[in-house]
Amino acid sequence: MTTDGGRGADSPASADRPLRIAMLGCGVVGSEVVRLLGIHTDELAARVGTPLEIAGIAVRDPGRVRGAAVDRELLTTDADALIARNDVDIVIEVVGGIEPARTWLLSALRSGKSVVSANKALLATHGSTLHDAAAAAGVDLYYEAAVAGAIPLLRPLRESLAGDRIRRVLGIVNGTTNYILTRMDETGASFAEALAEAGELGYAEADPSADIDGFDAAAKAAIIAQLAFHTPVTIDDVYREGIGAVTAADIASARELGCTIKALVIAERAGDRPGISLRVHPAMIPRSHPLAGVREAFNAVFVEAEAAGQLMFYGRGAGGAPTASAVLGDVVAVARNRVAGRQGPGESAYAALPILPMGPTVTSYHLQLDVTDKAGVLAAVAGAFARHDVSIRSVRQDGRGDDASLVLVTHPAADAALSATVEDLRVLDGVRAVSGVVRVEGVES
Ligand SMILES: NC(=O)c1ccc[n+]([C@@H]2O[C@H](COP(=O)([O-])OP(=O)(O)OC[C@H]3O[C@@H](n4cnc5c(N)ncnc54)[C@H](O)[C@@H]3O)[C@@H](O)[C@H]2O)c1
Ligand SMILES: N[C@@H](CCO)C(=O)O
Ligand code: NA
Repeated sequence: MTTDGGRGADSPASADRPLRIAMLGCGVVGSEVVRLLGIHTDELAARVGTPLEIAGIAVRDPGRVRGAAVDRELLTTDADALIARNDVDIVIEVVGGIEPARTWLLSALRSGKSVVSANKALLATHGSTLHDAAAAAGVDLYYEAAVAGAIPLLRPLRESLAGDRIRRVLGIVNGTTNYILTRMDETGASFAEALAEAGELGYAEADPSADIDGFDAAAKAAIIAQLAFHTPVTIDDVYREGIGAVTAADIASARELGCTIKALVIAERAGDRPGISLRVHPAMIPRSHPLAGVREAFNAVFVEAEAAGQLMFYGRGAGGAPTASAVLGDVVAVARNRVAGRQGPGESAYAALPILPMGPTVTSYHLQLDVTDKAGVLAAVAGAFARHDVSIRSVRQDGRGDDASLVLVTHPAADAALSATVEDLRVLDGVRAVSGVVRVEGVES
């Protein structure tokens, strides 16, 4: 095999020398990648057909204490020089963020290296540019670890389901927010306590607002939708709400209704016209729903395809070792491709379906009203719903002296009609406060 840095998949590697890996970043995920590469060296060599060796690891601070598996001799602060080395075949990126990761990966791909990344923010923002660079150089760009951690999801979407037509993807794809909601529900932990625990366990992003405010889930939704619907999608196409507004009272109200609150991603074809809707937001789901039992940093994704029917993918969505498993699966795949002189499937975006706005998307709402307990208030509240053609599924009233609390759940309606109803209720005479506005999913209409 040549060590020419410009070699792509049309110049097959032979199995007569090791494939050499440059790793960028060595934090929670990177240090586990190094550990597992060390433990499984012989087996991985047998699976690929040639040994895998680490050529170098680019880090920001070489003095930082890392796991015993990380050979300090391999550390460098010069990522550009490491990527440019002629004896590097594969670049693993576990740094995160847009820059300098984007520039590094473009230069790796352009110089004929195959790339494995765990970086959903980057793939959901510049995925097409990176795919174009990979296609032009005849090399692979794989990123299974970027979505739902250890769970094989992207390869099934990209390969196993390539002969089917996917209608809907629904799931939990952020471990940190699922951990927080689980702890708030099960142990009564505060939001701040649960977030601190998720950080200590290595689940949270470097800036946890990426998790809390839904950016991480929106990036994953974009990557899923691009693969599921063969359509170019970026993070900006995804309607996004985080879990920052979910209160202990909302969780208690959900429990009284036999529900729990989960942060969901929903990507689906529009029922009546070409187009897809993409959203991430907290939602109440019945405790009997299979997603309700997905606890802590586990993720689960339902895929509904025309011929296959419903499929469920479940497993650890975050954490060093689970994520490293997905990274190494991709490393083996791209290494096998290099040995065989071939290239895996690239981007498929031929369908170019329009992305639909949130307004016409059909959802249901749960909401709680503090009202004055006097004649006519309930009728006025019902009138606000009727004005927007929103039908009420259930209402529960509890008296509180001169006041009453109404807990309402609507039937499905256009999201714009539901939010306009809430705005009307906020200024309605006799309504003191509107709270607990949470969408409801997974209930038969
Ligand atoms: N932790 C998880 O559970 C998990 C799961 C799936 C995907 N990911 C993704 O994996 C990537 C890494 O996550 P992590 O949890 O290991 O993060 P981390 O913060 O633990 O590690 C990131 C590493 O990159 C290094 N780094 C940052 N900027 C650098 C620079 N300019 N030059 C050299 N090194 C630099 C940091 O020093 C650190 O060692 C992110 O894209 C993240 O979204 C993480
Ligand atoms: N911060 C992410 C890591 C896994 O992508 C999460 O909590 O899901
Ligand atoms: Na995955």
